[in-house]
Amino acid sequence: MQSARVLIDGPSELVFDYLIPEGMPVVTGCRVRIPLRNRDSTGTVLDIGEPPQTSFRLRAISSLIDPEPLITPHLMKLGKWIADYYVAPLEMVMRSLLPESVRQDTHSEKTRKVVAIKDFPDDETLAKLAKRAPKQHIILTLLKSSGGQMALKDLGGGSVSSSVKSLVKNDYVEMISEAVRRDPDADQEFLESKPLPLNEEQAEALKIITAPGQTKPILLHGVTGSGKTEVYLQAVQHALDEGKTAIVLIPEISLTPQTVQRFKSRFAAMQDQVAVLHSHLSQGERFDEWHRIRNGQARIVIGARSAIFAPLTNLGIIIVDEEHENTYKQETAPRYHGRDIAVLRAHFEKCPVVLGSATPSLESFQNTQSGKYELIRLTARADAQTMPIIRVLDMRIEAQKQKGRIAILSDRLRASMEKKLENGEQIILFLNRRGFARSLQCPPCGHVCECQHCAIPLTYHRTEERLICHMCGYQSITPRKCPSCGDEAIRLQGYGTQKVEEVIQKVFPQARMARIDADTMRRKNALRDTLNKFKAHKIDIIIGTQMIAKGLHFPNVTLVGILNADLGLHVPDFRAGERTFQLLTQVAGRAGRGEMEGEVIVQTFTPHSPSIQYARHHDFDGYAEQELQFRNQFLYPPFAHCALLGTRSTHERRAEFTLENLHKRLSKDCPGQIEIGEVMPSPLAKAHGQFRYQLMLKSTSARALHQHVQRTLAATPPPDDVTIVFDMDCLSFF
Ligand SMILES: Nc1ncnc2c1ncn2[C@@H]1O[C@H](COP(=O)(O)OP(=O)(O)OP(=O)(O)O)[C@@H](O)[C@H]1O
Ligand SMILES: [Zn+2]
Ligand SMILES: [Zn+2]
Repeated sequence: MQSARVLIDGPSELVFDYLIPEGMPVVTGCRVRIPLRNRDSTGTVLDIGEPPQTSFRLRAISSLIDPEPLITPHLMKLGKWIADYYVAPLEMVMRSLLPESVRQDTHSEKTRKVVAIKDFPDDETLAKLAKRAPKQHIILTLLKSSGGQMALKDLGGGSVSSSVKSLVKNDYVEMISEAVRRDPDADQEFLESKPLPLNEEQAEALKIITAPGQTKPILLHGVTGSGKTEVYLQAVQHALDEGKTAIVLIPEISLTPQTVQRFKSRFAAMQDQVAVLHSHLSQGERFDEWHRIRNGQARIVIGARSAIFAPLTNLGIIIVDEEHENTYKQETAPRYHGRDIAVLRAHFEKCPVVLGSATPSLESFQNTQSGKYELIRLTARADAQTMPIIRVLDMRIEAQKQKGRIAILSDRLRASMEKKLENGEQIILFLNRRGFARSLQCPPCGHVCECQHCAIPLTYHRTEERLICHMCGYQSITPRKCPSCGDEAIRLQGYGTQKVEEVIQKVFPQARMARIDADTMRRKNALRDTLNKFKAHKIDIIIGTQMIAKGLHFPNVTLVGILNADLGLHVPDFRAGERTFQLLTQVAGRAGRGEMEGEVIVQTFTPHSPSIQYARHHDFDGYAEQELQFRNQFLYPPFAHCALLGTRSTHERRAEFTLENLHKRLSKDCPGQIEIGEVMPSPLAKAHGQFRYQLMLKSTSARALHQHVQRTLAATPPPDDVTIVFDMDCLSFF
């Protein structure tokens, strides 16, 4: 007899062995009911093998919950890998693999009542019915003319129920329960779109992607508007033609009705085979979509990050659109990166994976340089439009002109806005505000206080009145004068979107404007409603954070202003330059998508920083080359792995002590490749009533890093009132 290792549902992470009753088809990934102490419980089978040698008698699995395993063997393997790599409890990973609505027994198929002809009466009886019970007669005729059955609801629901009952009693008809799909897009119609004839570059890309035996990951670097999506569509079609299945990952924010529609329209003829997974599905819809995938009805899955766990079998291709997007990284445990998991899953399933972007992440780009990935390029816009002009404005000069006041609008931007408004064109203004970290910059000369060891801006800590480096812990006093030019105007950066709105309102009192940021967009659908108004040109100017940078297509927008590029540039994050380059390039790709030429104005105190200059010249390669050099020199990703270890507690001292204790233990017997930073308060020192401390870890070996942390954490359980956070390959530093 064999036994199964079962991970019990629930927060306590229990794993027990159970005997598998003779004849019960239990395999890895099955959901089972098991006895646990004196009650019944449920769990997931992790492994199957010989019963372990123990002194006590194993109990047996009571029954199978689902007839076949809900988690495919490949997904099971993926789950175990994630638990190891991201140092996350397996139970937690299982929750990501199997959505709540699918795991819980309580959800089930939605059904409807259907009336079907059973024994149709002869003409004589029919004639009698017509006189005696005309309603029954009508129902029978209706049923006959519509192929023998109709939904009770369509026959009139409650108003006909007594007539239907009589018909059932006489065996003329029967009542059937039929499963109906809760289709999130049921109210939409999709007109089939035909594949476009590909241009030369697109055709070459498709050829490489669909080459027989292509299992090397592919980075598709295509400038904005180069027709990447058309390549995806045809690559998916190719997989389907081979009888296989496909996953398309799209960042949650870009997963708009328009993008989904593009896919649904192309595959309109087989619409039932497209499943869409995103966070706005109801539990019931998610349950249905998931089961349609699992039982093979749906062969194309489009979704955000977690759709990478879609239980498809026979995968033919995985596509990750906008692969550089940070939102692919999950912000709560297990903190996996959807793109990296996509590459791994493709490897397990031996299928091609395409990572597409106009601004590839340096991680993916470096993989093409080292030969791990294939690089394909689309260098021109498919719609033959020109790239918009990017103008860079030196705000040091503005600051002098405006004598110490914070310069929000340069003369150039103001003049340009005036002209666009006169022409009835639309404007987007960005205030790229990230996080809470504040750096020190001198307005007259643009100088930013940086850590000499890490080359990232130092962060101002108000409580200590000090500047601290968030990578290594280096500290310095806050200077009164600019270390570079001696001016006393050096100060903390910062003004918010609200301030900008006030200023713009004063300058352009007639313009209709809306502000888009976390504060104004709390209400459900607020973002969608505002964007719709903008589309209908009921708004002239949108002022927003990077929330609006992605996936926008507004033909009437001819001017995009980046108010203070430095806000995104001088944050204590070695990826700040990369993000600024991405933002500028993506934003530039949004302007001038219609008939009119677009203009982008970038205001900055450091006009010569490489990310701004290379973006201005639409030069990704130049940018990547110098940025990779910097990363290599300071041993940052992609040349090493970074991880953040943090503690959170309502007691500040406990959070600090716990992390200091961990620091001590991590430093003991530490493998040589690992560098351990100092314990420090997080830039976001307190959130949700909890104090936060953190330290950074860096290593050239991912395995050495996560194993060392795993061992140390296992040997050092935290006090009850302290929570540990571990973020492997972290993208955010607080
Ligand atoms: N081969 C083609 N012939 C004609 N038009 C094309 C072709 N391929 C794509 N297009 C059109 O070019 C436009 C841009 O294409 P698409 O949106 O696929 O580009 P993209 O690279 O995905 O853009 P982005 O990076 O902005 O998301 C679309 O209107 C699309 O219909
Ligand atoms: Zn440092
Ligand atoms: Zn200065």
